[in-house]
Amino acid sequence: MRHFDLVIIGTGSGNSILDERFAGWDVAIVERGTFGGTCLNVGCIPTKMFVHTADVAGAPAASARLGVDAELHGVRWTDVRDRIFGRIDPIAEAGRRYRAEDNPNVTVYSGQARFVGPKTLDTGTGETITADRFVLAAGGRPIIPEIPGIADLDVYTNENVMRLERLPRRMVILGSGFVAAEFAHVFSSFGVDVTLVARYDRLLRGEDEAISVRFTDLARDRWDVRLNRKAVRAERTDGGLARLHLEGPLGEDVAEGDVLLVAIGRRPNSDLLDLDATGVVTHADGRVVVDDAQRTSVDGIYALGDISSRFQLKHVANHEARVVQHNLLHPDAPVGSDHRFVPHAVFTAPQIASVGITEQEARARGVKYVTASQDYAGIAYGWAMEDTTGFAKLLADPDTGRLLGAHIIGPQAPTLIQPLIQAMSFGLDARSMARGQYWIHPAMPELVENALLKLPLD
Ligand SMILES: Cc1cc2nc3c(=O)[nH]c(=O)nc-3n(C[C@H](O)[C@H](O)[C@H](O)COP(=O)(O)OP(=O)(O)OC[C@H]3O[C@@H](n4cnc5c(N)ncnc54)[C@H](O)[C@@H]3O)c2cc1C
Ligand SMILES: NC(=O)c1ccc[n+]([C@@H]2O[C@H](COP(=O)([O-])OP(=O)(O)OC[C@H]3O[C@@H](n4cnc5c(N)ncnc54)[C@H](O)[C@@H]3O)[C@@H](O)[C@H]2O)c1
Repeated sequence: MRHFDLVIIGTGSGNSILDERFAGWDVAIVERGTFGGTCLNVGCIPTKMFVHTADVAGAPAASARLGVDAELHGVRWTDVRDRIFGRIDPIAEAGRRYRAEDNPNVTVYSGQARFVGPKTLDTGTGETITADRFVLAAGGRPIIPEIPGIADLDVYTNENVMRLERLPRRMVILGSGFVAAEFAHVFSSFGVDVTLVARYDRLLRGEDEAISVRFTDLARDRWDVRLNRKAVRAERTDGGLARLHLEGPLGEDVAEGDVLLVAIGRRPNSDLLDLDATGVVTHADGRVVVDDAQRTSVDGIYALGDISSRFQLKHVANHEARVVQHNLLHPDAPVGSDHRFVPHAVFTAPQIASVGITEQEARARGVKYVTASQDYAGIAYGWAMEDTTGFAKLLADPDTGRLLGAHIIGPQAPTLIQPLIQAMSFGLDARSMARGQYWIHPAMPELVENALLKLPLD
């Protein structure tokens, strides 16, 4: 049995650990799918390439209110799709080739790994290996609901919906989180009629309530949004459509489309790894238990990213990979992950970005706070865009003036929020942030400046 210094399972953020400092280590990488993982192949990167294209496709419809009469003549789906994957697929393949052919100290196994004993791994290729250290970076996968009849349908997820042969006329999206909001924007901008099925009374319920309510209102103008619905049965109609039977407070109804996209969350891939065989402990939801240094319950076995994190975000997986990298190289001087101010953005329309606690969390936790909001409509650049729906909302500690949370819905929200993330990360108080620097006039960050100035702080 071949023995390695280090085995990395999964080539998303796990693949970024190896650099020249590991040149003297004998390393194995095991990957069951496409090199590069979720973000590169079926997540962040292609979705945002589609989102930008959707924003462009949606621009003519939005320009009339500015007095510009533009027209969308069509979206060439196969050209869009092939442009996007024509860029991504070679990156994934180059990444694989680099590790397999250009790194003499690295052995790549293309198989689904699982533990068969303490620090003993069946690579899924017919070869079983052992190692002193392991990194579990096997990510997660979409959850498919157990709805009677769903097995009779071609169910789409983020893993295949971006490679459709042609644009459907109608799409049903089950779910109301990040993936649902982003794909609803993409496909509806391309001319697809979207029906969105949500379990509760609001979309994006994890956001600050004011943002979630605003987004739900705007989504209802744009898509056929079915709130408070439970999907109880699925079937394929005689005409070949996917049909979901729904139940809600107002009775039963159905949602039909040429394509059913399921976007109800992701589960960690820990179950594929038979972790019991090596003694690694998981939480009830399947996430691998780690301490702040990303160490699992077994000495020498680390975990990072979606398989262990409560944040399923690429910037978090990358941060944790850097922590694991350091701790592999310096086990006697380990560092911890910093999860204090983890931001996220939803690249839908309008865009949404958030960091820190929401107002409902502040209330639930009994945190003392003051809050202020600023509409885009109240700043000069908002006038230029004729924006009537976007706003920034801040929460701050009345005693220290430090920001507790920031939530933005509107154009460029993921960019506008960055100085607020910086302020929170470095402990800058709201007053100093607002008054201690110039804000370019009349640029969009005036939204942030004005929201800061409105906070009722001494
Ligand atoms: C549609 C979508 C859009 C997203 N957009 C964003 C975004 O805009 N911004 C953001 O921050 N995050 C986004 N995310 C989340 C982000 O993609 C993930 O948080 C991130 O990719 C997790 O990285 P990871 O390294 O933990 O896992 P992954 O990148 O999933 O890598 C895990 C790898 O392990 C492999 N693997 C699994 N099991 C085994 C096994 N038993 N043996 C061998 N190999 C195995 C898998 O094939 C995979 O390649 C998005 C996710 C989705 C689904
Ligand atoms: N821009 C980004 O950073 C980005 C984009 C996409 C995905 N992601 C990451 O990927 C993760 C997964 O995304 P997601 O949208 O699949 O999950 P999610 O957790 O964001 O949302 C899942 C939604 O599905 C609903 N749901 C759960 N079970 C259901 C059921 N049986 N029937 C109907 N609805 C149900 C939930 O109420 C929730 O609204 C996200 O949490 C996020 O961390 C990030």
